[in-house]
Amino acid sequence: MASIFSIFSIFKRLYTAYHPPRRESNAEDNGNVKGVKWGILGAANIAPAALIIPAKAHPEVEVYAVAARDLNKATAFAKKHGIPKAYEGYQKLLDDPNIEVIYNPLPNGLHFEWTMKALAAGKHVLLEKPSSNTAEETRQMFEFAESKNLILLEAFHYRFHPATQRTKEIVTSGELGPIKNIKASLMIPFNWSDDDIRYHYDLGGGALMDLGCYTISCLRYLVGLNPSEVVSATSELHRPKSSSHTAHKDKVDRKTLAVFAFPNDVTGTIEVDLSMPYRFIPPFPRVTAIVECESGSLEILNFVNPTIYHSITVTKRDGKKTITRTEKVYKPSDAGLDWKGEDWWLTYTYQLAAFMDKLKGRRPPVWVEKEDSVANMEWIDKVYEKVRLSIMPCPPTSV
Ligand SMILES: NC(=O)C1=CN([C@@H]2O[C@H](COP(=O)(O)OP(=O)(O)OC[C@H]3O[C@@H](n4cnc5c(N)ncnc54)[C@H](OP(=O)(O)O)[C@@H]3O)[C@@H](O)[C@H]2O)C=CC1
Ligand SMILES: O=C1OC[C@@H](O)[C@H](O)[C@H]1O
Repeated sequence: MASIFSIFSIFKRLYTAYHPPRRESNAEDNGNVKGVKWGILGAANIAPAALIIPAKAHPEVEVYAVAARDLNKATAFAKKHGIPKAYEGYQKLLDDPNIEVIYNPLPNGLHFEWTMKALAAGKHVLLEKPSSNTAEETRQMFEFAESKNLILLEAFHYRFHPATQRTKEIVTSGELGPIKNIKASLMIPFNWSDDDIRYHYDLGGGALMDLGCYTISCLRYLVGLNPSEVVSATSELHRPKSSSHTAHKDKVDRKTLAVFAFPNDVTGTIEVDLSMPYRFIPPFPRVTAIVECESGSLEILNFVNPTIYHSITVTKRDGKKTITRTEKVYKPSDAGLDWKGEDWWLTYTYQLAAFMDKLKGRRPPVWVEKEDSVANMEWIDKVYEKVRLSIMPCPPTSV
């Protein structure tokens, strides 16, 4: 009975997450909320979940325009999602003076070029992860944003969810003692096509870029420090299914395993796989962070998308006794946090709320700082150096 109830509550939560109640409109808007105008670069697959749906519930956000390389694609996307304007070509959208904020979900290899162009056009930017191809590019983007007094945020949405905050709180509270070992896994059995951006070297593909950025971010966040060294790193390369894709053969990693040393004798491991191999039945995705401490351990299941489902299992050793408890934090009040939020809020809903807080001069409860984004790319670079895949290519830096 309990499990039927929990399956029902998962469905209800997910249904509401993707069909959120409309924001309140006010009289002067005539029923149409007129908020800060956002523009989307590319009719990207992730845009509905990461921005368009959360925006429906945010009283200060209007998704106003989308640009695609092809006008028909932009128009169809705009129509499907109720977006008033469609542009052919990204620069036209950046030239629209009505737009204040840009969402950049382009392939990783284009993040730098188009974020720099968006900033040059005076727009704030919500930028998909990983922020660019290299730490150097990331540093340049943030310095440029600072010089223009514009907001730039790398979209590490998982950080904004209260389950992530509760996990961090348990780890830092001291209840389990100092951290000894941490492992973050993000392994998915997806059958991406050979054409997917994730397998294009020139577009900044690879498992470490796509998934490793989350796991490295998670390790650094929970340890609260940057690693001191990449101890070892190995990758399995993507083998295209079709012989017409030889251009991408042996260029990007499908899977990477890396071990880091952190200060204070802490070790950290990441394992990422874009396409876990299987014969007939796909394996269950592995999306966990496990923290082993001196007097116990914590495991968060599904640290990336906790709204869907998650559990935080805490095991405490006390002499010969072992006590285990499981926590679930679907809304801020479950963790005693005095924030806005509902159990159906996606990680992206919290992220958008934080972005708008920053834009409106309020204090967001969580933020991903420049130094954090730069350091994350630094450690991605270092893992690639260790596995001897050259780091991702840099597009031209001039704008
Ligand atoms: N936060 C999250 O949970 C997630 C984040 N992401 C991140 O978002 C970004 C986009 O991912 P996703 O939505 O899956 O990507 P898509 O495959 O949907 O590609 C995004 C857009 O890239 C544009 N594009 C521009 N140049 C090229 C090119 N040469 N080849 C292919 N596409 C091109 C396309 O725009 P056009 O419409 O103009 O053709 C396309 O709409 C990545 O950085 C990824 O890491 C991805 C998934 C989840
Ligand atoms: O959240 C995610 O899950 C699947 C990935 O391939 C994607 O890019 C990532 O952001």
